[in-house]
Amino acid sequence: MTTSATDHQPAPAARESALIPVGVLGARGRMGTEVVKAVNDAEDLELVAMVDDGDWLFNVADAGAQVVVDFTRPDVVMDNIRFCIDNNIHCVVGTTGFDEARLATVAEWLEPKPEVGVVIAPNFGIGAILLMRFAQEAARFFPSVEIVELHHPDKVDAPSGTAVRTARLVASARRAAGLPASPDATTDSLPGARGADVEGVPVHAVRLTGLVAHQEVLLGAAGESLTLRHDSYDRASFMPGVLLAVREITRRPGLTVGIESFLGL
Ligand SMILES: NC(=O)C1=CN([C@@H]2O[C@H](COP(=O)(O)OP(=O)(O)OC[C@H]3O[C@@H](n4cnc5c(N)ncnc54)[C@H](OP(=O)(O)O)[C@@H]3O)[C@@H](O)[C@H]2O)C=CC1
Ligand SMILES: O=C(O)C1=N[C@H](C(=O)O)C[C@H](O)C1
Repeated sequence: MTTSATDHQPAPAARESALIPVGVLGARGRMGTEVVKAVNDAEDLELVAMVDDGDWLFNVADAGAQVVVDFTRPDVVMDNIRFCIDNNIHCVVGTTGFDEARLATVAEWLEPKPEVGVVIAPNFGIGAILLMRFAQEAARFFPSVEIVELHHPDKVDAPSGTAVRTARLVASARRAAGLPASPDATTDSLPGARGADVEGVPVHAVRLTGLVAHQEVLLGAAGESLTLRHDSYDRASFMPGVLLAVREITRRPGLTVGIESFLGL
C-alpha cells in the first residue's frame, strides 16, 4: 500500500522517537508519587496528566494519554479501567483487589477494543515476581506450605494481592502434583489464628509501622524447611517493572495478568 501526504502518518523516524504520553491515577498516593517521579525521569515517556481522588478523570483523555498507570484503591479501580478502555487508553494497573470475576469482566470490556492493552500486576517488583516463580517451582516437593506477608499499617487490603496470587500459584502446583492438604491437626483455635485460607494455603497478614512490603513462603518437609523471602524496603523497587509495563503495553493488546511474560519468564 502506498501512502500520501494526506494520510497523517508520522514518518517512521518520527514515530520511533516519539515520547509515550502517560497519565497517572492515584498520583498523590504513595505509589503514584513514585510513578510520577519515575515517568518524569524516563527519557522516552512524557507525564501528561496527574489525577487523584476528586480530580476530573477526563483529564487523562483530554491530555492525550496513550497509557494510564493506576495505583488507586480496590473500590475505584474497575471504574478507572472501564473509562480507559472506552477511551482507547492502554492501562498499567498495580491496584489490588482482582479476583477471577473482576479479571473476566475486564476481558469482556476489552472484546470490542482489540487494539487496547491492559496489564494487571499484583506486584511490579522483580524480586517479588521471582519469589512467586520460585515458590511455584518448590511447591510440589513439600507437604506443608504457609505464606506470611508483612506490610506498612496504612495498607487497606489484607491479605496482600501478591500473597493471594502466590497462594493460588502454589495451590495450583500442589494440585498438579497430586499433593493432599497440608497436615494440620488444629481443632481448637481463636478466629484468624491459622490465617486466611486461599485455596487451602494459609496466608497470614502482619501490619507493622516501619515496614514497606515483605513476603515469606514457608515450605516444610520431614526434617527440613525452605523459607523464601522477599523485601521491598523502598517503593523505588516497583519502578523498573512499572516502566517496563508502560513501554510494553502499547504493543500487547488484550488482558495480561502479571508482568512475567514481559520479563521473558
Ligand atoms: N502492584 C504493585 O507492585 C503494587 C501495588 N500496590 C497497590 O496499589 C494501590 C495503591 O497503594 P498506595 O499508593 O500505597 O495507596 P495510597 O492510598 O497511598 O494511594 C492511593 C491514591 O489514590 C487516590 N484515589 C482514591 N480514589 C481515587 C480515584 N477515584 N481516582 C484517582 N485517585 C484516587 C487516593 O486518594 P485518597 O487518599 O483521598 O483516597 C490516594 O491518593 C493499593 O491497592 C496497593 O496494594 C502498592 C504497591 C505496589
Ligand atoms: O499496598 C502495598 O504497599 C502493596 N501492595 C501490593 C499487594 O497487595 O500485593 C504489592 C506490594 O505488596 C505492596
